[in-house]
Amino acid sequence: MAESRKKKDVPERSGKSSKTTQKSAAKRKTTNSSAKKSTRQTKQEAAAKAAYGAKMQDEVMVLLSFAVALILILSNFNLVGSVGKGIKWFMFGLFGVVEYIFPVIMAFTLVFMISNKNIIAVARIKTAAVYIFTIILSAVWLRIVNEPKIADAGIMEFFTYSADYKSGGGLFGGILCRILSPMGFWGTMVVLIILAIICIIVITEKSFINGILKVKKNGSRMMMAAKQDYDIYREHSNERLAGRDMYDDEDEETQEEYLARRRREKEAKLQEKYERQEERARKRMNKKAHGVTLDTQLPKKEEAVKSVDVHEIVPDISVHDEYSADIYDPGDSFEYMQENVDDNIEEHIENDSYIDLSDSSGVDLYEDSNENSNEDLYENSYGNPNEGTDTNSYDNTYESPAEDTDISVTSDNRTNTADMAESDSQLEETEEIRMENSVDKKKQEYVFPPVSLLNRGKGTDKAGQSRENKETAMRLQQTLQNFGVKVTITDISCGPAVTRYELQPEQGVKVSKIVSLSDDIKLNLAAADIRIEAPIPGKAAIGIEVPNKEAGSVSLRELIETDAFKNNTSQIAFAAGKDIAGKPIIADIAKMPHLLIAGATGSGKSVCINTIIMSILYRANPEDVKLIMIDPKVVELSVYNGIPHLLTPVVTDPKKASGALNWAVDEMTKRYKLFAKMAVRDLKGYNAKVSKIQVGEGETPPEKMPQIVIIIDELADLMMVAPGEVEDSICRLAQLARAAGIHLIIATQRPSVNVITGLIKANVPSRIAFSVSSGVDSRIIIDMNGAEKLLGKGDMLFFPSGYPKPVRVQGAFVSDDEVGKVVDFLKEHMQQEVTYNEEVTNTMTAAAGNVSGQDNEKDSYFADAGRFVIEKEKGSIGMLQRYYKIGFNRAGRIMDQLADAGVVGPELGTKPRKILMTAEEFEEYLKKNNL
Ligand SMILES: Nc1ncnc2c1ncn2[C@@H]1O[C@H](COP(=O)(O)OP(=O)(O)OP(=O)(O)O)[C@@H](O)[C@H]1O
Repeated sequence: MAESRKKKDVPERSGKSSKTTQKSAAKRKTTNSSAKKSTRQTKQEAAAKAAYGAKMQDEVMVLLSFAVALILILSNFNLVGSVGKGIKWFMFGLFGVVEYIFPVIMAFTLVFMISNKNIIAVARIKTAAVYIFTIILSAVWLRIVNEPKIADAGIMEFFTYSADYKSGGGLFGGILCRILSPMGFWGTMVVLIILAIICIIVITEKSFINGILKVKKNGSRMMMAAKQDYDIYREHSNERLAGRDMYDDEDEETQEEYLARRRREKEAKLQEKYERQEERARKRMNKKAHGVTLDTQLPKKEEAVKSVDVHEIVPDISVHDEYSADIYDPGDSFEYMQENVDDNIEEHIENDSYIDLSDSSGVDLYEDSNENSNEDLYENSYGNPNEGTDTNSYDNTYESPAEDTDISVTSDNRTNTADMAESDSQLEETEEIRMENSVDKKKQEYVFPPVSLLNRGKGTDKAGQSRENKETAMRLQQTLQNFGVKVTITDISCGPAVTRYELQPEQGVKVSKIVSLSDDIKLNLAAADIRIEAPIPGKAAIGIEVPNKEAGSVSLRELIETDAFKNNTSQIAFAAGKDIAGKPIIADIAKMPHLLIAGATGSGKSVCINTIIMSILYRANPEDVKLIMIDPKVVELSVYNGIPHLLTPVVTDPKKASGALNWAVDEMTKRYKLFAKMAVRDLKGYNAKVSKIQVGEGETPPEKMPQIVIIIDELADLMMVAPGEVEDSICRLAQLARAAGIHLIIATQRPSVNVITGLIKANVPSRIAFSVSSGVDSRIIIDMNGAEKLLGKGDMLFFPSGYPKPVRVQGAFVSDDEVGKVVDFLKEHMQQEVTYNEEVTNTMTAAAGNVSGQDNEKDSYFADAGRFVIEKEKGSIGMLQRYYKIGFNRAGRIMDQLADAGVVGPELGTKPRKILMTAEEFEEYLKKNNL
């Protein structure tokens, strides 16, 4: 029993004891943690106390060092009584003449050491270097004056001499000179100077040799480096004063490493800054080169308004204008080939002459000249004359070959499936037709129109304009000053219709403040409208564009006569106009590769299209460039009927127009197939290959393919007639036609979203915005405000793809008269009647029939679509849309026609229609109906 009680007791006791143990453990834990807490607190308090103590100590030390330095300085001037005299005697004895500056040095080093306590090791070394430098100075002085005589004097004599006569180099200088005395005067001097340089290097931590090189390269860099060192130390002292110990977190980093790291960081930042500046400078293409002066700083603030020294830009058209030539791709070597001009074009333009038909056999003359010029061109740009005998100076860098292959072969499977369904025989047929054409058609010699057919621009009164500009600049500055915004006019660029004043606001002025003052500026300048570019891209300035009192215009002739136009190697480059600085802007459609022109009525769209067409007529042979003109307005482009560049007469019927676009899509597909067959990637490659093909006698080589430019003057009209199809065709062309050498130029008056749809916008990257009525319209065209501020009459925002911001350009002007004269000239000089491409005409007629007579006639896809739905056993409109890349309306119509023919059943809601015919029955139906 006793045993069992004992046993019971044991667990009870053990239970109790375990509880007690837990409690005590808990207690101990609490005590421990509270003890820890209190220790932490005590530590923190102690640290705070130590920090406070150190701070106080530092302050006392600073004050003391100043006091000592002050006493030393005053002693030098005998202002501290007998004690001062004693100090002066002693200090001169030690340092000689350097004692005059020694107190300052001493005060400086003491403060320096105190404020750099965290890097005391470095600070000590630097301080020592400063003192050694001081002693070297005394030695140099002693060596120069040699008083007392270094070779004879005893060591203490240096001390007493300097102390008594307040001259010489003192004890330290004397010792140094005595050590070096065996080396003579020059030897001693060299050693002393080298030692001094070493001290400077240690103090500044700058390499002497690199320093010299850098100074040579950029004098300001040394200044920056010194500033940088100063910044580092200042940061250190600031951090220390703020009570932060930077080494807390960087235990492993030594002081030297820390310094080195900070220096590296600073240097990297500096480097970045320089690179940015260089890049900016490069981007601006250095306006100074074209006559801009920046020397317009105002001498005195008060007189600033009265004496603005402004300079007007005088465009120097004799200088080759890299800027405009290079507007899309600054690195493009093609653009810089000034010497490699297409001889043909240059000759015609420069001499106002054209090929003398009387002494040429036409074909030969043309071929020779073309070949030569282009061979040169390629030889110079690629170093391989054999590779480029293509008459199309097509830019070969803007499109990646790999991309193009992808586009044609892989990215559009549907197209290819559909297209590849056409047999190879069809392809051969096409080729045969091409060859036949080439045999039938005798090559016509194209006679370039002379520039004398165009009018010269009216000259502007430059002196009057410059005076006016200066007055406006003063008024502008005064206006801004009245609103408390101080600016400096740094530049004035006088364009044909607009003048841009470049302002540099004072530090602390917000750009938005100037922008918000636009109405006040307008009021004070009595300007119709102003546009503020804030900031000007790549410049530390704000541009205020004010319309000129007399709006000047830019004639097409003056642009055609510029080097920039003549030297451009593209056949489809056009003279867009002049920018705000008066520089000609020459753009290449091939690079765009499609262009959208939009603006309100009367803003200058038609004139712009005319300048594009005229530029092409002045540059390109009809064999190299073909045009399709679509003009639903009827009156704008009809004048061009009869020129040899046209593939088909100017299309005025919107229904036919959609057919013309369909033809272009087919042509594009055919071209891609031919490219694939010839294993080339684009039109340029194809033409190059074709020109190299060697054929036997009697055989005719395949013809080169021309670039095709499709011009639509009023997209809105087309979109009204067949929105789906037109949009489909435009998008297909815009997506894929670049490599095939087909380019679109689309103009529209109504930039509403149902005309310029998102799809069209996405696929036509280059834009020209003429004046529009609202910011909303401007945003539809160029995705930003700005076009609503334009003045009309050819004032445009030119925004080609690849350009970061639109450029304000005054468009070139060509009158209907001039156009008429050029067209008449071309017609007169044609050797035979113009032959239009029948294929285009047929497709257009068919399309017109489809749209108008859709109730009676079957769609051109009817037979294919019937076979396709039977094969797929599914009658779905969506499937037809996708497969043939056609709009919903057209696919719906085809499905209705199939239903009428009994191929498919009636609609079943969202489900596909049932197929009611077999393939054989359908073929029979087609035969019966002659389809
Ligand atoms: N670059 C220019 N320089 C000078 N004047 C111009 C320029 N462009 C257009 N104009 C003037 O503006 C007028 C209207 O131009 P244009 O016919 O091209 O406008 P539009 O935008 O095509 O108008 P719409 O859409 O109504 O046809 C021209 O008759 C001409 O006087």
